[in-house]
Amino acid sequence: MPNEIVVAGLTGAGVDTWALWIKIMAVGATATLSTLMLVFTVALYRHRDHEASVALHFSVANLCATAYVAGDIGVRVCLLDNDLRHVMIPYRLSLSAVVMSLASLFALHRVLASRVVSTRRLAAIYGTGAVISGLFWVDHPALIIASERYRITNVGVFADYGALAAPFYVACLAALVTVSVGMLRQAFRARGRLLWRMTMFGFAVFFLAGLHDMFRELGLELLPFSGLTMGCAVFQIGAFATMVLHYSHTLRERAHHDHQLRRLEDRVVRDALSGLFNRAYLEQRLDHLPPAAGGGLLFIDLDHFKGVNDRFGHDHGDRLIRAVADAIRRTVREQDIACRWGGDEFVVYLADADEAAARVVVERLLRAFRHLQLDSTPNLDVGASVGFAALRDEDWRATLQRADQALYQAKAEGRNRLAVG
Ligand SMILES: Nc1nc2c(ncn2[C@@H]2O[C@H](COP(=O)(O)OP(=O)(O)OP(=O)(O)O)[C@@H](O)[C@H]2O)c(=O)[nH]1
Repeated sequence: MPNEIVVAGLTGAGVDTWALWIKIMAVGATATLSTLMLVFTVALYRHRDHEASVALHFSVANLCATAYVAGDIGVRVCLLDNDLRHVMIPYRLSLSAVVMSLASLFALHRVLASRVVSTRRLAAIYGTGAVISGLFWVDHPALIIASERYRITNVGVFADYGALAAPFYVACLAALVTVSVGMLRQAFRARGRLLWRMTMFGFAVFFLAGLHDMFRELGLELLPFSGLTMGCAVFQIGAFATMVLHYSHTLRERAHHDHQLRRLEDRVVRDALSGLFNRAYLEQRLDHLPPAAGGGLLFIDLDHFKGVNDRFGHDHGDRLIRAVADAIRRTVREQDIACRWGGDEFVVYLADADEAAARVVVERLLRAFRHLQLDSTPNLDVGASVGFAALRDEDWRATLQRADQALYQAKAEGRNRLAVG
């Protein structure tokens, strides 16, 4: 009677129901982790990260481990459901998943050992795994699983093995030993790196669990439960942590790299003393203005700046230039482009501004210059002469020339004022 066999086979239906629920929750969690790891892998590929292929084989190994646990659950559900006719389906799925997991670990080991592994070689590894997995599904006494027959003992379901079972298990053991020894060597070389330590921990637990379950299948029961499910869980947690650590490390490196790049770009387009854009940058922006662009150019020249240098020294003059630049930056809008043209001269491109708007801006600028503070000396009373010219249907250089002429007119009219060209 199948029913009696099942009840006799399971050590208390209640306890096993709990175990089943825990396994179902575990498979949910590991499936989520595996999916997240795949997302990480895709992100690494998109960033052309050199570790992307490592992450890919890791992810596949973890998906297979999840499939293994899911198959194990299927076997138990069949038993609890008394559906003994279908019990071999999840059983075979489990075994296939373990073999595919081994194949991906092998691929991972190869990739870690030499970085560049040919696609053909990787295909051969996964292909061999797929062929062996396929053999589980064929009923033949010469193959790994002899037939649809199985035994139920007090620890679980065991298929009847065919002639290929013994060499198959020896080959699996050899593959596991090769992978683990190779990985442990790599971990030793990468000493001190938390990443690989965690990976190794996951592998070691996975390996020991696999060994334990193999002995169990052969009738030598060391622990009264299957170790592989637990091994898979530990392996996946370790692998997930590895991926997160690896990815955060990659992101940190990238952020640092981007920061350096921005600083370099800044150096190219900015004036070192004032922090405003430099002349070359403004020229390049003006060269690329659309033909119908409005606005105009302000040419600003500080009044009697030579006297400041002469009386207080060059350093003081430099600080004054910086303070003036800050005032300009604070006064103009985001879409305007302010640059230090050279010496004590500044040019500002005022986007979409006519003469009236320019007058308002210049008024604000001259007021800000008057109230500049340096070394806690309030109201330095800095003056500047400004020329403005609106952009017309002409080369911007002609507009700048008009602004320059207006500036000289402002100087001639008594300084600290605006003149329009
Ligand atoms: N501190 C400092 N001074 C500079 C710098 N570049 C140019 N200068 C000085 O700025 C002064 C510019 O003076 P001018 O604009 O020709 O004359 P000014 O004294 O401002 O007189 P007006 O423009 O006629 O009102 C010169 O003395 C330059 O040596 C700089 O980077 N730092």
